[in-house]
Amino acid sequence: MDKVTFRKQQIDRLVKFSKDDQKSQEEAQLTKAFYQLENFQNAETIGLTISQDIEFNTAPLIKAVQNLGKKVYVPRTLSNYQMTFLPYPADVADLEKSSFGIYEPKLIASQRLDPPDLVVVPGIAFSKDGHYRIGFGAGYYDRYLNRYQPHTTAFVLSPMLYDEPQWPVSMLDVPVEDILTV
Ligand SMILES: Nc1nc2c(c(=O)[nH]1)N(C=O)[C@@H](CNc1ccc(C(=O)N[C@@H](CCC(=O)O)C(=O)O)cc1)CN2
Ligand SMILES: Nc1ncnc2c1ncn2[C@@H]1O[C@H](COP(=O)(O)OP(=O)(O)OP(=O)(O)O)[C@@H](O)[C@H]1O
Repeated sequence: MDKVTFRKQQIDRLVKFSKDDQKSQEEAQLTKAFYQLENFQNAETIGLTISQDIEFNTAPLIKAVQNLGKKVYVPRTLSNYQMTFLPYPADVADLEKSSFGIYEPKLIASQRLDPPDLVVVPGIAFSKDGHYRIGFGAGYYDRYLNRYQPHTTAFVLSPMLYDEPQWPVSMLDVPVEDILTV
């Protein structure tokens, strides 16, 4: 199946799952597994996303990771499909909504950190074989991971997991180091 068709089908699946009680159960379970990762325990700075409804809900995790004494960084998109990480602000009023509808921190050059020690990579589907991912389709993470090569992990909810990629994989796709699955 081509990427565009697969992406549409997968987003429909995630919209349905976002209304299922099972979603928050899976999130709690994957969060526990995340804390066990060596790459998490060794990381002082962690790159997380500010999630949308159909994604793994990162809101509780952002607070929990901060309470463990680690610094949370979130992405801000730049021109030419580039991306940078900035500290998650103390006051959510300091976040701005991007044209794609995702909240982003303000760009303060002196606060950029590329890359954080561990980057949690978002996505809408992942493969068990090869740890491939497909996202919303702009290639921000593929470009970032090719350039900076941080440790990576992903929270893979049950409707996101496939044994093998059901979409075409390209040479530019960067596999995720550890995938967390239920
Ligand atoms: N919560 C969250 N934050 C994230 C991501 C994510 O997947 N989840 N990203 C993960 O990358 C980055 C933002 N991703 C984006 C992906 C697509 C488009 C976008 O404008 N898409 C166009 C078509 C793409 C194109 O221009 O070719 C569209 O859908 O109209 C914008 C941002 C950074 N922040
Ligand atoms: N490292 C790269 N350098 C240049 N172009 C790239 C790179 N990685 C991806 N691209 C291009 O970006 C576009 C979108 O990539 P892709 O379909 O892999 O996005 P995605 O992984 O689904 O989305 P995202 O990474 O934003 O979540 C493609 O045209 C792809 O060729």
